[in-house]
Amino acid sequence: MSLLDALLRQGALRPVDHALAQSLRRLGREVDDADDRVLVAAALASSAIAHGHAGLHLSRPQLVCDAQVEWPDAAQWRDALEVSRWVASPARDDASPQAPLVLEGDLLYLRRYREYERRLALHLRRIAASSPDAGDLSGLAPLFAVLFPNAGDSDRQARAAALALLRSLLLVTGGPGTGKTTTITRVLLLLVAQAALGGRPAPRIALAAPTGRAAERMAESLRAAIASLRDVPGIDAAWCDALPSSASTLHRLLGTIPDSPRFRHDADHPLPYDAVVVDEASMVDLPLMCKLVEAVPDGARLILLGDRDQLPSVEAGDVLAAITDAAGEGDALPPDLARALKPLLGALPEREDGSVLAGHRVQLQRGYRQAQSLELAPLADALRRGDADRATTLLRDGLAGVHFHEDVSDPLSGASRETLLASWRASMSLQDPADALRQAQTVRLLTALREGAQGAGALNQRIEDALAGVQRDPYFHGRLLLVTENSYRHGLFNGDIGVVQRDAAGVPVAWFAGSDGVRGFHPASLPAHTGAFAMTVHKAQGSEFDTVWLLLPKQDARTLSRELLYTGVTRARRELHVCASEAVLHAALARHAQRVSGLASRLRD
Ligand SMILES: Nc1ncnc2c1ncn2[C@@H]1O[C@H](COP(=O)(O)OP(=O)(O)OP(=O)(O)O)[C@@H](O)[C@H]1O
Repeated sequence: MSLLDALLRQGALRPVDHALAQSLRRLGREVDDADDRVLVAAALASSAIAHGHAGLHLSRPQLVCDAQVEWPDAAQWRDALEVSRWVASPARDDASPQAPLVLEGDLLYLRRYREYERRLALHLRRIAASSPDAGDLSGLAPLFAVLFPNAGDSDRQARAAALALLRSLLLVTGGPGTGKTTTITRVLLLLVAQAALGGRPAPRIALAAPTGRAAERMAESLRAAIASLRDVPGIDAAWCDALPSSASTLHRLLGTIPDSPRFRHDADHPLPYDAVVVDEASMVDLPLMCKLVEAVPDGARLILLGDRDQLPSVEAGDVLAAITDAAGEGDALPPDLARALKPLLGALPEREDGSVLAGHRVQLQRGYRQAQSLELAPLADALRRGDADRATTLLRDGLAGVHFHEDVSDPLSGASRETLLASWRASMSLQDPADALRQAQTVRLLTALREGAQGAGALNQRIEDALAGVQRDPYFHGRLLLVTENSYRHGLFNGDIGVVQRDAAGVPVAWFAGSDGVRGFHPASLPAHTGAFAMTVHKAQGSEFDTVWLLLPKQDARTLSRELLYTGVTRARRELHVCASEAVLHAALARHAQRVSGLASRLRD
C-alpha cells in the first residue's frame, strides 16, 4: 500500500489535503512524475497550515500528522522533492516559478504561504530600516522625565519609550499587566508633544488588535492611561486630546472587501497613518501580519505589543515569537543607539550586533496589575518556564485567589456545580443588553479540548441543559454565544462574544459589543456561532474574565502545552480555579506549542 493510501486509510488527511495530492497525481500521470513521497509531502504541506505551521518540516512530519506509518528518510525525501516538477527550489535555478510547492532547506511550503513569509520578512526589514527623524532628543527630555521619573538602565518601560522615538519598528513584549499599554500611551504622548514642539501637525495614530474584544480592552486601558496623565504637571492637556481613544480590529483597519481575501489597504494603497500600534500581536497569523506590514506606509511607525509566552495564533504562523527570536533579548543596544538615547536614559549596556532587528525589542518584566485578591504571578512564571514541580507546589500550597481542584475532571458535578451555574443564572435575570454583556465577562469555564466529554461543545451543552432545560429554545434569554468565523458584512469576528436577550414580545436578539455601544442581530442572521459558557483556551485568547475555571483533560493530549496553560491562567482577573491531575500538569508543561516557520531565519539573515 502506498504511503498516501495508508494515511488516507488512517483518516490522517483532510479531504482538501488529499484533493491536492490527487490532482498532482492525475497531472503527474501524463508526465510520469507522481512519486508517492511527493504526493504525501504536498498533502502534508497543506495539512500543516491547518495545524498552525507555515509548512512541512521534512524531518518532523509527526508535528502535522499522528498516523502510525514509516516516514521517508528526510534526506531522501528532500532529494525526491528537488527533482519534482511540482516543487520550486529557490536555492537552485528556479525553473518552475509556477510550481505549487516551494522547498527551502527542509521546509516544504505551499507556494502561497512561502510568499506570505517572504513578503512579511521583506516589509518588516523595510520598516525597520527606515529611521524616523527624531530631531534633538534633549528637547523632549523634560517631558520624558515627567513620564518616566525613574528612567535608567533598569526601567524597561522608559527604554521602550525612548527606543520608540528612534525606531520605526518596535516590539514591546511582556506578560499581563507589565505595562505595555501604559508605556505605549506615553510613547504616543511623546510623539504628539514632539510634533507640537516642532510646529508640526499631530501624528495620525491607529490602534488595532486581532479581535473585537482585544481591541475594546486595548482602548479601555488606553483611555484609563490617558486619564491618569491629564492632570500631571508638565503635560499639556491638548497633547492628551490628540491621542486616539478607540481601537479597531485589524480587519476593519485594513478595510475588508466582501468575499475577497484582499484588503482595501495594501502596498499600493497604504494606511493613512504615521503610527500603527497593534496589541495582542501573538494572535496575529502569518497572512494577516503580512497584509498589515505591506500596508504600513514608508516612514510610518509600526509598534507591536504582545506576550510571546502565550499560545501562538490559531491559523498558520508563530509570527510574534519568530520576530522576537530574530530581535534577540534586547538587553544591550547597538552602540550608536545607546549613544543617541543617552540624553533620555543615561548610560546603557552596549553590544555590537549586526542583525537587522537588533535594538527593536524591549521585554517588560515587572508586573504591576496584581489585584490584591489574586496572586497569579509566581504560578504564571512557573508555567511559562515549564517548571511542573514548582507549579504543582504553588497550586497545592495555595496562592491568594488560586484554587486547585486536584484530580477533579468534571467541575459541573459535585460541589463546584452550583457555584458555576449561579453566576450564569445571574445574567439570565438581566434585561439590559449592556449589563448582560458586562456580566458575560465575569465567569468562564476554559477547557483545552474542543471535542469529547471534556470538550467545549459537550460542556456547553450540559451547562445550557442545566440553565434552560433539555427542551430549551436554542436562543434562550441569557445564552452566551461565541462567533466562530469572520463576517465582514456583520462586523462580527471569530472570537466575539454575544448574549441573547428576549424582548417584550419574546423575540430573541443576539447582542454584541461594538465601538459605539451594543449591536443587536436576529440569531438566524448570525454568522457561524456556538455556545460560550465554556470555551477553549484558544478562543479565550485576547479576553479576560473575573473568574476563570481552567479544566485540563483526564489524559495527556497533543493540544496541551505550557503556552496553553499559561494563556489559560492569565485570563483570570480576580479568581482562578484549576481542575487537573499532577500527571497531566507534568505532561502539559513538558510540551511547547511548537510551530514550524522559516520567518526567524529570514529576518536574521
Ligand atoms: N510603571 C508603572 N507604575 C505603576 N503602575 C503601573 C506602571 N505601569 C503600569 N502600571 C499599572 O499596571 C496596570 C497594568 O498596566 P497595562 O494595562 O499597561 O499593562 P498591559 O501589559 O498592557 O496589560 P495586558 O497584558 O493585560 O494588556 C495598570 O493599572 C497600570 O496603571
